[in-house]
Amino acid sequence: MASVSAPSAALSPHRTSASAALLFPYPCFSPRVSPAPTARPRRLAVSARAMPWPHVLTVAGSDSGAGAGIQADIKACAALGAYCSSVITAVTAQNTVGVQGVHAVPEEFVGEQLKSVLADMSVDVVKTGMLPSAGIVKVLCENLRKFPVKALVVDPVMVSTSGDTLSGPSTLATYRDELFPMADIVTPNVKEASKLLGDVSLQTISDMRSAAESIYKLGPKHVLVKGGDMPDSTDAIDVFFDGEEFIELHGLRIKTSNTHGTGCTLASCIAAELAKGATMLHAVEVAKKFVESALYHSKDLVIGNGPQGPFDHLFSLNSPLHKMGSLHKFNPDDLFLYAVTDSGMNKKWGRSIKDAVKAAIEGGATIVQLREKDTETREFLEAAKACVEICRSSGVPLLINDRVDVALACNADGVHVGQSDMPAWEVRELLGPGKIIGVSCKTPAQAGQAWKDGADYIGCGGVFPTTTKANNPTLGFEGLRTVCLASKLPVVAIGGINTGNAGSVMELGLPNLKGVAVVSALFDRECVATETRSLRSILMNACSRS
Ligand SMILES: Cc1ncc(COP(=O)(O)OP(=O)(O)O)c(N)n1
Ligand SMILES: Cc1nc(C(=O)O)sc1CCOP(=O)(O)O
Ligand SMILES: [Mg+2]
Repeated sequence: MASVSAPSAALSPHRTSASAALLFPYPCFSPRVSPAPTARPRRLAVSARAMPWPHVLTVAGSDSGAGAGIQADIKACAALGAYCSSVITAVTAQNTVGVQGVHAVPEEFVGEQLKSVLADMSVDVVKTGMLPSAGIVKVLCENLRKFPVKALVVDPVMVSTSGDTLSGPSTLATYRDELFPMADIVTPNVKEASKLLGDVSLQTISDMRSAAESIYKLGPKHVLVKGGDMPDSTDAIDVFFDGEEFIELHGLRIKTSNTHGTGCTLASCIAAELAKGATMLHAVEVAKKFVESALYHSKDLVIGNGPQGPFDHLFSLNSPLHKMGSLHKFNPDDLFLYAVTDSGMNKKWGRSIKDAVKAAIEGGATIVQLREKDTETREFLEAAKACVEICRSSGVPLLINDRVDVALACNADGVHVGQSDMPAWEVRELLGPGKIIGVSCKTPAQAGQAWKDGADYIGCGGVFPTTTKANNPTLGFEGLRTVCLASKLPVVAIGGINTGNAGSVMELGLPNLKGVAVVSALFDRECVATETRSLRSILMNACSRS
């Protein structure tokens, strides 16, 4: 390895001009001349408003093509709001074609880097990637014992996605014997899981479960076996195991060749979320969604001439919605006061859809659905476009009932579908991961399916009898309770809800119940804003009581 050279005099921060000093107000120091990084006072007095910054340390290899390895880890953590320091274990020469060369960093110098960061920089979570020798794994374990962290995420990188070997058999044994027992989660793909278990064949979800259980027995607290390499299906299914329960995590299989670095990214996202304080399952779910979204947004990007390109971790910075300052990510609390329009009622009261939506937002609706059953498509689309503008300028998500085509054409925030509409997984394929999908569910089985299909929330009703929807079975509080208890998704209650009974619905204090969806009690009234305002204050009072 070439040794680290000291900064040149021209660039040295110790010789800055007055204006450069303003840009770099804190003295920097060369790693060669700094004192040994034992506990020492912080460089600056910590102000009363000092903010902790979630910190992930990645211990991994450098990818010259910057799609995977250290480079992917830093970008992933940055995208999720965590600081990412890096200990480099190997320098690889690679690109979109494959790995052309690997140059391992000497063990002692990996140790020196680890000590520098761990002794000084309040690391929350360590994430490991390529560990090219048994010696490096051992040095890492020693340092982790000396400088304990909140969590250890181990991505057992053994073979690159292009098929090149990145760590040999002796490393495998050290992984299993020394590193896994310290890990909070291990995240092998099926090829890695098979290698770890002596080349067992993994062909089915049931094989993945057995593999997760066998790896769990090696000592980590959680295992995620990633099924992205399993034979083609519309889903990318991963199996999560916490020692008690297996959870299948379904994701969208994005059709793209820009998948280089997905494993590193997923593990880094898990680490970033853990550093921010998430539970393990939540961290895994967020990470999976992030990778799915990044692949979706990068599917048509072109860089390099090889078969496997990188993807854009910072896609949200480039999204037109972000540039407009209104990137909508689904927030379940938005379900609090869900206004669902009805063309017949608005016509009866002589108002346009647009005016109805404006009034609902003025009164405090937190999400709006256009449910226009008898409006001609062209008229509906025009109205929907106007409503998108109104909602976006108020930061209120706008969903379209049933009509995926209209939602796409007006760039709405999502779609609500029922059991006889297009299945939610097909809606997800058409809308992509960034849009909100709601599904009407009356049973736990339907709620389970909605979750598998990639929905964001469920609408559950009729809580009370309604005249707005014909032949709608009434579930009552008991039916609502059964679905809420079974649901893995946030729930909004619907059906016959009005200012007289909304409080009693929220006071049930049901898990997952985030709010109420209302049609006639808002829109079959003279003043939509007044009704919405009254309902909002009733809901707020009920929530403060329960
Ligand atoms: C929030 C919410 N929940 C349930 C429904 C009902 O949807 P669906 O069963 O598809 O019936 P229609 O609304 O299409 O008649 C909903 N629209 N919104
Ligand atoms: C559209 C809809 N879906 C329901 C369900 O149970 O899934 S009940 C319903 C109608 C709700 O209208 P109102 O607030 O006027 O009762
Ligand atoms: Mg429908």
